[in-house]
Amino acid sequence: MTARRPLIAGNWKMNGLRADGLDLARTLMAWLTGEGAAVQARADMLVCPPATLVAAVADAVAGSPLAVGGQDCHTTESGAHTGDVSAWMLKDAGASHVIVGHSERRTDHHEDDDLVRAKATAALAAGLTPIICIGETEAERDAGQATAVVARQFHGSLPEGATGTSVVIAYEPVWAIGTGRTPTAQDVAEMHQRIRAEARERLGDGADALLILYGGSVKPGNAAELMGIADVDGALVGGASLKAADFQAIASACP
Ligand SMILES: O=C[C@H](O)COP(=O)(O)O
Repeated sequence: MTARRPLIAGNWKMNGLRADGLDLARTLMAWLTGEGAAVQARADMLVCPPATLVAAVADAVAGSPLAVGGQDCHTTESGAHTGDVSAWMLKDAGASHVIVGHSERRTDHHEDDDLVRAKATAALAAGLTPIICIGETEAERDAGQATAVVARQFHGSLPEGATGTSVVIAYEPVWAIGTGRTPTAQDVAEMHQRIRAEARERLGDGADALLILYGGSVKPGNAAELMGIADVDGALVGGASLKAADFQAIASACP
């Protein structure tokens, strides 16, 4: 059984002007190298600012344990794609990770598994770790389709040639994002166990090393329970990652 080092990732979404973003990143960096050193010894922390701040935040925290990621990337390296950002550009800006397939992208920009897989493939080619988001809607859960949907998204979004250490999966039930609602601990445990079983079909024993994050209304008050569930290897945090104290408390809850 491979030991997995948890990852606590903050997705700032479309939030943060330069001064606030830099202040938040510097506060987290100082905490990780000071009061939070014991947390840093057992878990990794990552922030994913909006594209406008990736380079500035990466420069500000360079050399520290705080990692920086993007929130999306294009499928190609460069070209006539107005408004898009390539994985290579994120890498050049100092990112180590990129979120792909977040449900807000799947909904707002009609991204499907094929496109998400192409984005994850581009991320790997650029030397980034893609954090591939999957998760069912409330209607799909109510219809008893949650595990089938998540399994289909997992296989459809996972790039060829992925290994257990080259990608990260984030299970985010859509209905739990930004709502204050979370699945029961048993539901989370069953879904993460199922994802790892699906991963074993594709990655063999490499599935033991795969990080499977939980995302959706993770807060300081529920982090210890969620992070304590078997096969939960960290969190993808939205709203609570915008407050340093809350994000630090969530990271501190890592076993
Ligand atoms: O990427 C993060 C997720 O969408 C969770 O967001 P949330 O913590 O605000 O529910």
